[in-house]
Amino acid sequence: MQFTDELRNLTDALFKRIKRHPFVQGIANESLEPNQLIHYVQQDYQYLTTYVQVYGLAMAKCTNRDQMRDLHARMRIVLEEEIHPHINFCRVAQVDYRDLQTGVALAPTAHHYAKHMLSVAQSGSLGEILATLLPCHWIYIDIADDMMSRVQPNETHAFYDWIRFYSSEEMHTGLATFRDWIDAYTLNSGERERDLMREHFLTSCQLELRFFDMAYTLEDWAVRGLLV
Ligand SMILES: Cc1ncc(C[n+]2csc(CCO)c2C)c(N)n1
Repeated sequence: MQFTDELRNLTDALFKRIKRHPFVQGIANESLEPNQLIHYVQQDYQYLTTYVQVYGLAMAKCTNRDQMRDLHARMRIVLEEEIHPHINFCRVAQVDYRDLQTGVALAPTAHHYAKHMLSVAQSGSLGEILATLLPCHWIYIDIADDMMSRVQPNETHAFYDWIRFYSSEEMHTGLATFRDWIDAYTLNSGERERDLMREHFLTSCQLELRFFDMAYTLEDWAVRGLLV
């Protein structure tokens, strides 16, 4: 069994919980409220900014140019293409995407997730960073594939673009090559590093579930408006 198969088995209960989460179900059955979509996009825009910064910190730990080229292509996808699912949410919520990109404080869960990724990126190995970033790819593809087969949406579905984007060929290839990289990497890492990789992967999976909860419940700090 490859290392990433082991990670997937370890977190199977979380993957199942995420697919049943009301925010995810709300995408499938088109029942999300505008406020929930807006909160998600406001937080996810900042999350993706951190994600690109973490790729940058991983870049500094690459040992050859092929790895750098791979990360460079991944950064481009987040910066230039991952706006499409956000635009889909904004269209349904009837808001301008630009209005959601500034002036919003990170909600507690998005704050936690960003600090988790940055902390691993700053003090962990390349393998630890890759393991921290992997759930983000894997979970969205898993969700979107599940919706594609269960809902079989067409263009009239409110979240057709979102579902199609995350279940696309490009996303699948991106996940497969990311897994291959991690599997090859762990052939040369020790048990201590692999333990840390498991731990970071698990934490990111937990935070993926909480991120949907944050959007669904409009999670915010107890006293609002102090942080921006
Ligand atoms: C909280 C959160 N988790 C995962 C994704 C999805 N995602 C972000 S980067 C990436 C890799 C491909 O660009 C994928 C699939 C998201 N948007 N927000």
